[in-house]
Amino acid sequence: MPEKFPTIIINFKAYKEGYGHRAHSIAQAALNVSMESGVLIGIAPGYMDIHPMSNHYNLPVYAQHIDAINPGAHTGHILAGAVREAGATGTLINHSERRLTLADISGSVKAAKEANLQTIVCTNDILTSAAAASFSPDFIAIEPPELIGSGISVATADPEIIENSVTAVKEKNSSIRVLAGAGISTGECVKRAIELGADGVLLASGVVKADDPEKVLRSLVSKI
Ligand SMILES: O=C(CO)COP(=O)(O)O
Repeated sequence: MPEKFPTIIINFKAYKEGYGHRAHSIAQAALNVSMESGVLIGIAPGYMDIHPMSNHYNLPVYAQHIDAINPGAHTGHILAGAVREAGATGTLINHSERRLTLADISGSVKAAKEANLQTIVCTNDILTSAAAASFSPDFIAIEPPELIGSGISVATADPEIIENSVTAVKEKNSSIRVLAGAGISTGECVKRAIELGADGVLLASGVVKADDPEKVLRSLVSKI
């Protein structure tokens, strides 16, 4: 695939529709739509699916979290190098549903970079977006928590948070890509987010819980 960084990333979260056979059909749908549209689509499945997904589908695969640890005596932790070895391209860090301290965000970004993983630091407001830019991740994903899973699009309900996050981030480091997320489910939402300055979108329920994920994915890429 020509591009390195996806425009659309689907977070499978821990939805019952997001693992096993169903995860495979979402990944296949993402691959179909990505190939026909030329829009690079990434997926963030559960840990157990990172290896099979990266083996079977020519898509960038992201972990939903990693821990800020080095290899050694840690039990029940997620090691960046192991995630990379399993085939992941990158990782989310500090998702609203997996919040970290500032020190842990810093440590996780460092661990991910050392393991050659792309970094997507999630933020909940403009100030946090500006602060996260100091870590120079590949992406910052702005997602207002109150709109996550609501079905109400951030691009229409809170356009300022996208615009102002983009400004705050790019002022610090213009090479960081900004994703917008929360309630995104149509091509119109994606178009609006991009018009507001975002480089792409991060979404979950709109695709993962859809009766027909491929139809939703086709809509998402339709206005790019
Ligand atoms: O948290 C999100 C993606 O990481 C957004 O979730 P929804 O797309 O379900 O609102």
